[in-house]
Amino acid sequence: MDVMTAILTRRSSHLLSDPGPTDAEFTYLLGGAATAPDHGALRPWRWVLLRGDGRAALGDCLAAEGPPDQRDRVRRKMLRSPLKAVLIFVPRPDHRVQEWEQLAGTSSMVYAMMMLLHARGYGSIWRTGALCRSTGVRELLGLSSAERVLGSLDIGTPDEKARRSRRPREDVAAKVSAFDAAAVTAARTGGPAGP
Ligand SMILES: Cc1cc2nc3c(=O)[nH]c(=O)nc-3n(C[C@H](O)[C@H](O)[C@H](O)COP(=O)(O)O)c2cc1C
Repeated sequence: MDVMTAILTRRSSHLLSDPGPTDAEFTYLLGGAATAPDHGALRPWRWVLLRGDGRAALGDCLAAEGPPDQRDRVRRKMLRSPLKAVLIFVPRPDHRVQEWEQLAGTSSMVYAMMMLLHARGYGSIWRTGALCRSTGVRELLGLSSAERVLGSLDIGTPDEKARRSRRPREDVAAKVSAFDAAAVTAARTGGPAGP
């Protein structure tokens, strides 16, 4: 599959079942994803992999923090994929590379990971929501005060019947402009550019 085809056929998968990648396979793919652009090569992130009862413990934490009538629904949501990989941002606060750049590098790594999973036939979806705000989840996963949950990558085998169609290429021409130095200079000086 060429890179453009891989990019256009990757879709976030909402219905995911067994099998998912093993921990070793996840780590192998992460070795590739970690080569994504990363200013300062800080790798300011880590992953915690949850399966089975681990996902249920996550659900219990979130259910305890939400409205009582939503508890079962919240618990079920944590079980929607065989592997729930929680992404933790570990910024280096005093580094010359600013935090937003560290976050941008982390996002690049996640997208690379999603593409590598897709190339192996796995589906994934980046989910955020209450997981990112939960103090119970922070305690459960042992986050330090400087760390931040950026959500999870839910990973598994996509349901063939629910497979979403290839994304058409968007018309992004309006998002691109070519800088015209002569025109800008003329506009600023009130006359034609050049000698
Ligand atoms: C930072 C981030 C957070 C996201 N959080 C959620 C989420 O909480 N729930 C969800 O269903 N999808 C979430 N998504 C997935 C997007 O909804 C999805 O990528 C978008 O609908 C486009 O679909 P596609 O990935 O198939 O192109 C998130 C995506 C990103 C990049």
